[in-house]
Amino acid sequence: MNNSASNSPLPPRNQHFNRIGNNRSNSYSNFNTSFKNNKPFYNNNQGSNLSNSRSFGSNSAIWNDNKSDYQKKRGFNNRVFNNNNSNGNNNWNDTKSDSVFNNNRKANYAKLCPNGYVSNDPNDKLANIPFVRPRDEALEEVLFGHQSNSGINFDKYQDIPVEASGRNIPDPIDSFTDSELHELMKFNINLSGFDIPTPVQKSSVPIITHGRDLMACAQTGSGKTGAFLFPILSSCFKTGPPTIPKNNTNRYDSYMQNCCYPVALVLAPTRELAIQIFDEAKKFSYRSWVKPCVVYGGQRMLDQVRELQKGCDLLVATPGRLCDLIDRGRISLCLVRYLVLDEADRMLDMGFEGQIRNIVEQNDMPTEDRQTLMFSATFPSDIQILARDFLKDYIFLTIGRVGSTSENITQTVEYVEEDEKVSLLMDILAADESQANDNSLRLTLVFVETKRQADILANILTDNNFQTTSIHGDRTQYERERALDLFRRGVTPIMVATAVAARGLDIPNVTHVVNFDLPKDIDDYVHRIGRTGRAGNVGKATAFFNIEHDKSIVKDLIDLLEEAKQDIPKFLLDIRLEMDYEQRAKQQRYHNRGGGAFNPNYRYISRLNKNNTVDHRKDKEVTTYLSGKKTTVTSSNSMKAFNGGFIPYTSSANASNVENSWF
Ligand SMILES: Nc1ncnc2c1ncn2[C@@H]1O[C@H](COP(=O)(O)OP(=O)(O)OP(=O)(O)O)[C@@H](O)[C@H]1O
Repeated sequence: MNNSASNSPLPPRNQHFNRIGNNRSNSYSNFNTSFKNNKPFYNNNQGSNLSNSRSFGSNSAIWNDNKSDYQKKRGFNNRVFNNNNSNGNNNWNDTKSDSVFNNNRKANYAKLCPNGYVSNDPNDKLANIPFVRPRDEALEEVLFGHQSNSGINFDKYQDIPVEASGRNIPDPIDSFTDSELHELMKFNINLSGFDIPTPVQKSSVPIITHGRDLMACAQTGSGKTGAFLFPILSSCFKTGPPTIPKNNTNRYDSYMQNCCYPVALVLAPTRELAIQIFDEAKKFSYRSWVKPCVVYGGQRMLDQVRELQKGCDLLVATPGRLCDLIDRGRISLCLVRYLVLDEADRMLDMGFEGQIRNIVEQNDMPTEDRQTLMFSATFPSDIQILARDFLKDYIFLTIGRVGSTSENITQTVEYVEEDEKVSLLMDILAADESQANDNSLRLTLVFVETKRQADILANILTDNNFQTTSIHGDRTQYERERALDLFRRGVTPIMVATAVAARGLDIPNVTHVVNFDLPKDIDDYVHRIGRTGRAGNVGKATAFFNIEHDKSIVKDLIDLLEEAKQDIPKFLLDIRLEMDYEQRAKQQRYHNRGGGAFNPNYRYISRLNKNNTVDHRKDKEVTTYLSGKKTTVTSSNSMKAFNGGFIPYTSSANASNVENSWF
């Protein structure tokens, strides 16, 4: 259990001191006052290697020439490439030393192989398939050599109820091998070590393959990136490269063009998330004609333009930089067949909506021949309504309740006074350290509300011998990427972050997320703790609760803990009781004065279902899949499950986020 069982709603002031008995808590006591005096802390001297295989943007990949078990595992033993295909225009000898992603220009122009290639390797089933290129063992090592396997709780995902609403919903797939995915896509998925699709992948692959628009909501860490990349890339592999408009018909010379014409556009709210999606796209487009690119703010425009000029078929972008490049005539959206909004609720809230509308509506992006796909773990009702502006005849897919958290994450809430937070944090970090009895990497992510706090807290922790770095919107892009890299590699196993690291980041071995400051919005909490407990791995989340700052989140937090079958501390329940009592008293006073029965916490939005989602059933049909069993309900029956009218307004697009400046 998490906290005191005392009768008072609040625990005694000094309850958390000395319980773990660490002796490092010396320099924290003037944490609050140190805000004024401390300089920002940049932890720059702790090893460096930004140009590793997760290199950001266009840098060259590291080539690892060591022959490893990897080659044997992946079946390189008897591989023979025949250098002459039926066109006679491909010499694959050079692919070993070149890479699609290195700085060798020649290799960067997508080498198309319209008839596939001829191989003497009888085991290579992909030879002779149009636009498929030969294997490249060095590149495979870089792209697939270090992937982590899914965790032991991966099977748990299969028990989460799946609900899809819309017209003619395609049946989900059971396995990658039996799906309609292109053979090259299956090959790349296999190289990634993915054996079975996650529920969101099972449903979204056929939906997207059948050309439907999609709004999908699934828990953090449940494989949403693959859920859109697999079917999009697979369809691209099947259709082959598009015809470039105007005079730019020779895409072999695409580097001569001023403008590039992506077929798929993926928009993400943060630079780091864009880079991560780009890395995944590189993996899954291996051996294909599709060349992924990434553009985001904070990096030299010229470098990104040069990279785009080498050809770009799948573009991952943050909205601001994309708008800039469109305005400069460097990117045309006239060929975009797939538009993806990752973290869609964030992309459509007040911070980004204008830019998204500009990109989608004010430019040359097709409307009819475009599929629009939206993914997130959370989707407030008002944003669901807004999202409809961009979708046509779409399917609304939910895996579990919208905005729920994974049961793989053990959540704890600690009551702590503001001036005791640092002490408690250091106790927790010390306890984590002492409990780590093996050599496995264990990373801790600490969320604070402001950029300044992030610097100061990182500084204090470092002074107390905790290897710490920080990431936030005031750091340069180089510093942000460097911090992330140091954290990922465990050089600094603690990272203090603002909301900039809350969404989408997939960092293996994050075992603990601490909400040093709780966010105001429950959806932000869901995304933050979702940095741990990913892909079937277990994780821990600790929240520091303080009645002065966190009252607004109490009810939603209790609901969330209850639903995720977590212990609810008594002090939280007591605070809620007190708040309910106050609320009732207020309403009574209002009533006595002759006012109506309007409850300010309730907002009329639309007809919502039991999942607290908008009614998306255009054709009045809902299909549910529970443990693989399919049930379809017609409107008259399913309506009984819906509650119309007034609904609790639990979450909202949070326009007043302190950390707004990072986008
Ligand atoms: N079918 C699969 N089998 C095993 N692992 C998978 C599978 N699909 C995805 N993964 C892994 O699961 C992890 C989480 O995936 P991903 O980042 O796409 O989650 P997400 O749902 O987008 O999370 P978030 O909501 O935080 O953005 C990644 O490490 C990915 O490699």
